Amino acid sequence: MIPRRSPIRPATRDGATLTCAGVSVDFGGFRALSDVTATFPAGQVHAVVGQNGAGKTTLSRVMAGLVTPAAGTVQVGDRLLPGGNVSEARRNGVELVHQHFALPPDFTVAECFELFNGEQGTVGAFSRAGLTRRAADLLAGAGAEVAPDAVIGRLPVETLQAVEIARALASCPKVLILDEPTAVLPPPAMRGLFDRLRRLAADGMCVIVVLHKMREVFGVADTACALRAGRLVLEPTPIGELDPATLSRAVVGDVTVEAAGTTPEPATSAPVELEVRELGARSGAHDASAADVSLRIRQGEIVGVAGVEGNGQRSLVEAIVGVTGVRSGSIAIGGTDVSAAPVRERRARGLRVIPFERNVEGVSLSSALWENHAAMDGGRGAFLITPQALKRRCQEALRRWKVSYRSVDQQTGNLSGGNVQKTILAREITDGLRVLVAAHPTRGLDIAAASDVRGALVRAAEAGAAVLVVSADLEEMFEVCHRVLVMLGGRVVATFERPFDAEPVGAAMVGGGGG
Ligand SMILES: Nc1ncnc2c1ncn2[C@@H]1O[C@H](COP(=O)(O)OP(=O)(O)OP(=O)(O)O)[C@@H](O)[C@H]1O
Repeated sequence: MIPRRSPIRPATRDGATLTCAGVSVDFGGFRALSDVTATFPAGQVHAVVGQNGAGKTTLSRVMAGLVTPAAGTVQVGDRLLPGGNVSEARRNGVELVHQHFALPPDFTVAECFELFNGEQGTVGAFSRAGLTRRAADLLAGAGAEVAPDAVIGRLPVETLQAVEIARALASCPKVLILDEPTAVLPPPAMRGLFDRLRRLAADGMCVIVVLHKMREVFGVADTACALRAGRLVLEPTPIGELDPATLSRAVVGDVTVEAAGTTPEPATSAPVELEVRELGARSGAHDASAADVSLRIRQGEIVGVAGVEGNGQRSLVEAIVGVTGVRSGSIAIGGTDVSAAPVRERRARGLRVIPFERNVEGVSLSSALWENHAAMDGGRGAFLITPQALKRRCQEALRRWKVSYRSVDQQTGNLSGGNVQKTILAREITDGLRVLVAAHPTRGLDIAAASDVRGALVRAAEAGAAVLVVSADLEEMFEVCHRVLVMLGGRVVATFERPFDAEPVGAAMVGGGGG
């Protein structure tokens, strides 16, 4: 951490209005965007909403010059951008903060800024002290509390996001596009982000932000527009003319989104399915070591772990899953000590996992959908395991989870972010499930899919599973959990029971006492 400096506002040039006219995008034979026409005026925050796979990321990438449209144009102010030319988009003031952070892990923050923003013709003229000073100013201006010489790969995810935003602001953009920036943020950091976006818009910038949650849209945006299956079904509309129900309908069509419903209390006599005793474990540089963590989850019970990212949640989850060694204490599944058991054995006992980083730990993006499914499913219980049988199983599971895909042979990396998450859920939430460890299970999912997942967690518990949910979304945890533990500095510092109150939970998350 660096000491707090007086924030230096980045010298934003005047913002500019961004206009898309008749934008269509094809991926092979698939039309991801169809004839999208929308105007995003300068000086406002514009929310872009839509279901998983609706085309939000694709539209963001077209606007930033990363995807060449098959038809249509993007205009910034009175300048027409050449399609698919990222340098020209940048030169004309368009910056994109990606859904998945793209900074090189071995670089320092200051080095990343220069890598992405080095001004033309000045190569060789930088001193390291100059770089550091410039980076410190940019970070302070973006409200990011991180040292310029911090190494990217060692930063927690929410700090990474602040660095990405500072990087994007370094070139004084006229248009800032953020693709799902809230997916990784705990509530206090999200409020900070929203304040920052509102200030940038007040300074004249055109801010376009992809969001899923209605309360976020109504918390930050001046206008909202909605995409459905690649078409703009609601043009950017002043937020005062909308309400959450109308906007949700635009997103999902006439489908009703059901609440997960209250999870029934498990019988007090229900056996303990997952028991962690005085656990000590260390996952890596991003996370505090789990220290002396004890928890018991009975069959039919859903327990949440709240906490600011990096406070030992990952160490706890990875120790239960078996990818991080247990240093002290023990872990038992269904009464059997598995502290030293390999991952495979834990899975055979009914342990299923929704990992923290879907693209790294959950799937191989370069593999076919059916291969990722089979890698963990392995044709459980099938009489004859053939590729055809595995593909069929994959097809059935993906259909059940309403994954939007074209063929089980397609590369997983070609799915939208939310659909990748759904493929993991389809593989993990299955019949043999006894203990489910779910890290951010609804991260990046649209409202309908997120509600399906919450419903699936409740149903898994009703069917007798023990469920551990790690989430930054307190409302979501309060909806489905029986108990919520708060982790801070690797320890469980507070436990809360129904009925939940966000204030003491939030206070415990930042070390302000607890229940
Ligand atoms: N490189 C690609 N090759 C093939 N298809 C792609 C590619 N990128 C995106 N698609 C497809 O285009 C559609 C739109 O994807 P996009 O990522 O824009 O959706 P999204 O609205 O951002 O979804 P999410 O909320 O899940 O992030 C999806 O069906 C996706 O599978």
